[in-house]
Amino acid sequence: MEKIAVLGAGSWGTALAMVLIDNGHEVRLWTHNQNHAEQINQTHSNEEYLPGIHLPASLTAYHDLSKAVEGVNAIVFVVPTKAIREVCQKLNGVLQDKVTIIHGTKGIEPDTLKRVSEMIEEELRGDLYHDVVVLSGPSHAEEVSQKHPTTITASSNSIDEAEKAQDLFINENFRVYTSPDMVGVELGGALKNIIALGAGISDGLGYGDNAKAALMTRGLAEIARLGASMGANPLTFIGLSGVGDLIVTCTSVHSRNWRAGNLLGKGNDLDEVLEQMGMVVEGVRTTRAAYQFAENKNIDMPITTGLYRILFEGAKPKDVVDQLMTRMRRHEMEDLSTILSNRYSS
Ligand SMILES: NC(=O)C1=CN([C@@H]2O[C@H](COP(=O)(O)OP(=O)(O)OC[C@H]3O[C@@H](n4cnc5c(N)ncnc54)[C@H](OP(=O)(O)O)[C@@H]3O)[C@@H](O)[C@H]2O)C=CC1
Ligand SMILES: O=C(CO)COP(=O)(O)O
Repeated sequence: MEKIAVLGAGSWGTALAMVLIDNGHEVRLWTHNQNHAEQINQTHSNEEYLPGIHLPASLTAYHDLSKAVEGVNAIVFVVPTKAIREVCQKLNGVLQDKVTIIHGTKGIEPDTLKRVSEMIEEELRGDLYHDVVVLSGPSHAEEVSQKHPTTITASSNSIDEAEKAQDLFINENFRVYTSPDMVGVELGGALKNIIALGAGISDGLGYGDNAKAALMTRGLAEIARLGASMGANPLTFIGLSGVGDLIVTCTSVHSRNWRAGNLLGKGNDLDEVLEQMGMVVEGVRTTRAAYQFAENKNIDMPITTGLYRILFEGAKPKDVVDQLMTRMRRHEMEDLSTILSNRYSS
């Protein structure tokens, strides 16, 4: 049995904490909101973020970060991307011993264009942790908390750390694979949220399955193009953390990104949508980051650019779809064959 602190008591943090409890670990679930910690401990539920799910009595929520991390062997970050740096800074003041660091957060930081593991490495004191591990794949909290079969990938620059995370989480309902391609696994999880916003918009506009399949497939081409330019192995994008997560996020009503896109497609503006959602919609900030990266590096990202124009420049979703459909004609596999030949000829 290991002692583990899960930082972030939203839907994903709570579901991951439940998996760890099922595996016999002692788990402390930390939230920055004192009332929320009290509510979880009193009711053994997290009605705000995971309604209708009964939490194990042994799952204890903490508001005091120093108590939550005292004596732990591992820390799992599951706060939104925008909170990663702040939580690392708080940890620097309270963490005593070296721990395994795992994160389940899916995003890229605008302006710096950093992945979550890079943000952690920049902020957390180097003597406090081993190589960071990312856990990413098709895994809605709502289904994981009901023990529905789920598969996911643990990736790290250190295979030992990835396997440590695999050991902590794997069970008969939650199958964990490992991958050495940390860049690809993190980018797949972050960038699919952009495409899921687009899929929601398409459904909200009343378009059908053809349009959604097109968005997912051409979206995957964009993800692979951007990912390869950031150093990912393009083959990672046909794995669980790539196409797997793209499918689950673009086709499920559980997805916060799909739901936010759906409201946008129905004519709501971004502020109204985010207000209504009440949960983190990572794709919004990641669209800004990916758009900035594509602009800087001159990478062709038509879907991401269209999303950026809808989210931040007030473009009408229907006009953006029309523009995407009337772009200059081209060869379908143009970029994929270039990516692969660049990779394997060098
Ligand atoms: N939900 C899912 O199924 C999955 C989510 N993810 C990823 O996990 C991450 C978290 O998502 P999810 O759990 O859905 O998000 P939620 O919106 O459900 O919860 C976010 C949690 O983070 C807390 N939080 C917000 N800001 C801060 C802060 N500055 N310091 C500390 N805590 C903070 C919130 O607290 P409060 O509201 O009290 O401020 C809340 O408890 C995201 O990156 C998401 O992409 C990955 C896989 C699956
Ligand atoms: O990443 C997820 C499932 O794998 C959850 O996606 P959403 O944040 O869109 O709900």
